[in-house]
Amino acid sequence: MELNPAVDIKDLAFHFATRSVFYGLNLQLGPGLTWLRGRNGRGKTTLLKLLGGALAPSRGHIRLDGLDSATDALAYRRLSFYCGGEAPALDWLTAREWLELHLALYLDADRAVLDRHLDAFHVADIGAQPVTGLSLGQYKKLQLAFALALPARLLLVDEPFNGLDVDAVGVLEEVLARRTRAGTSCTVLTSHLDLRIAPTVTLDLDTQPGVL
Ligand SMILES: Nc1ncnc2c1ncn2[C@@H]1O[C@H](COP(=O)(O)OP(=O)(O)OP(=O)(O)O)[C@@H](O)[C@H]1O
Repeated sequence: MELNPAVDIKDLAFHFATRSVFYGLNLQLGPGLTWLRGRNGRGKTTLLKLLGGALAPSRGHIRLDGLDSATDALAYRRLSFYCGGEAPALDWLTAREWLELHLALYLDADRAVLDRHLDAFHVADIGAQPVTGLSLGQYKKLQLAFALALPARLLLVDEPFNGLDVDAVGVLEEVLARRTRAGTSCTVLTSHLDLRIAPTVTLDLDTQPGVL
């Protein structure tokens, strides 16, 4: 039997060139849904990116199932996925090419589940459009459809409900609630609005020691 995913953050420091965000942060995250809260600029996105391996700690460690995000970077990143909703870096791709590129990088993504999510989000027909031509909500749906088709042990989703239409919010809530009930993966999401699905844990960066 697989171990439940556990994220262990030990003595984490992180500094941008002009701003220190964390110093001496210690946290453990278990399976289910963690709602990451905090005022603007507290470091929610930065923490998600650190947890996704997109940023490296200045000091300390982040471990997922015992794998270190810095020293076991490739293995760690195979188990985690950061879904940020930012404009895609690869702006010459069509939506279908964007998906194919990601499918080639994450070989264990479930194509049938991906197609189901694309249908449910009503974006199955946008494949020929350049990713730069997608609306904020369409790009977010594309990214979420892919992220939710991964067997990721740690899924990081930044403000997933921003920019989604009412139907899509319902679809996403249902999928997240199912993942939470299954309890086999760890989902961390940020949202400034109250959630309509019950989180397993609420983590407030405004009161968390180690957040500068
Ligand atoms: N590339 C960067 N260089 C310098 N400072 C940065 C950079 N990115 C973010 N910051 C700063 O780090 C701090 C944390 O930013 P972050 O985006 O993680 O906050 P947040 O809690 O997600 O905010 P919001 O709720 O507004 O999305 C902020 O003070 C921000 O200005």
